[in-house]
Amino acid sequence: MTDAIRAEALYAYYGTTPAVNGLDLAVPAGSTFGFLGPNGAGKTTTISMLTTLLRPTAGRAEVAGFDVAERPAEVRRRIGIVFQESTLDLELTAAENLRFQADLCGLPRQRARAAIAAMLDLMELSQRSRVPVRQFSTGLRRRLEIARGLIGSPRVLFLDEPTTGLDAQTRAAVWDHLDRLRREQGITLFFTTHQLEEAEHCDQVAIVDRGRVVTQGTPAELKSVIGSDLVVLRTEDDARAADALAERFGLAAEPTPDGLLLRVSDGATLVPRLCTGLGLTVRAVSIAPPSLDDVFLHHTGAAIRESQAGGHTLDTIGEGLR
Ligand SMILES: Nc1ncnc2c1ncn2[C@@H]1O[C@H](COP(=O)(O)OP(=O)(O)OP(=O)(O)O)[C@@H](O)[C@H]1O
Repeated sequence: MTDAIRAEALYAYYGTTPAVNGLDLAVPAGSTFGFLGPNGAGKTTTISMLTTLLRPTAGRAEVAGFDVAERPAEVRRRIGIVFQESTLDLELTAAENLRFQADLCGLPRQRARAAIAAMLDLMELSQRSRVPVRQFSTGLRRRLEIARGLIGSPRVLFLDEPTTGLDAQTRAAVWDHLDRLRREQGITLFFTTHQLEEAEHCDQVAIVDRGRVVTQGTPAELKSVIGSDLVVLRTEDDARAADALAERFGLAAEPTPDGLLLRVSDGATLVPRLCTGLGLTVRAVSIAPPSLDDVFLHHTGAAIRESQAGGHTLDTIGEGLR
């Protein structure tokens, strides 16, 4: 499979500070790719370079087969961008917003008309094409933003936190549309997110920290590297149970409000042994495979939930492309 995006030893400095610090990346064509990282990790700066809004200080990157620094116009012709903040004109109708974008992309009138109709249809907005965007709900606006990012028939769509600020139901609807888009058009979706549930649905995930990719793989691969199940055990006496676990099983237990937390390689095998060999009544037990949150914590030392607010966005860097 060819790569839609490749970056090798990519650097970006703001003054003397590296925001992107030797980043390597390979994004398979046609995949849904999640780019995760704590605040300030360099996600937006990386996307800015990949979308030709910012020139790399060093290293190289290719998008849709073209070098971002040497052939920026070719790259721009093949990408779409959905910014984090809404950039729609609220006074215009849905169709007018798309027509404005089609003009920016330089589409001839007839092709523009066909592209607008197709995108409104794909995002299920055809019925609302003549409605001013001011009357749209947040979820509808997001769908229109995505439709607009698609007007130039991009091969790669960049989405900077596409579902931030949406409720769970709307978020699911936006993802339904994105999945459909990927299925029907074979487009590569590259998005940043703080929502680990969304990253779970990705074909591949890269975790970036301090300007470098610290790990990349399918969600299952990343979790298998952590290699542990989380077992939570509630007994008649958790303090005594913790001692027994250390003495009899050589396991270090961490007290939590829910019981004793154990990280073990194979919870399903261990739990029956614990129930018979602990010498204490087990009141409750649960086994959970590692989550992407655990993976994130393992690689960055921070829980993703701690790193949600603030930060630069593509919007602040991306004035030039609108
Ligand atoms: N325009 C700028 N001028 C100076 N420093 C910047 C600028 N944009 C980003 N930085 C710095 O570069 C580093 C990487 O920032 P970037 O916005 O790329 O991270 P991020 O991973 O997108 O973070 P967030 O999740 O908060 O959006 C941070 O230390 C940030 O403060």
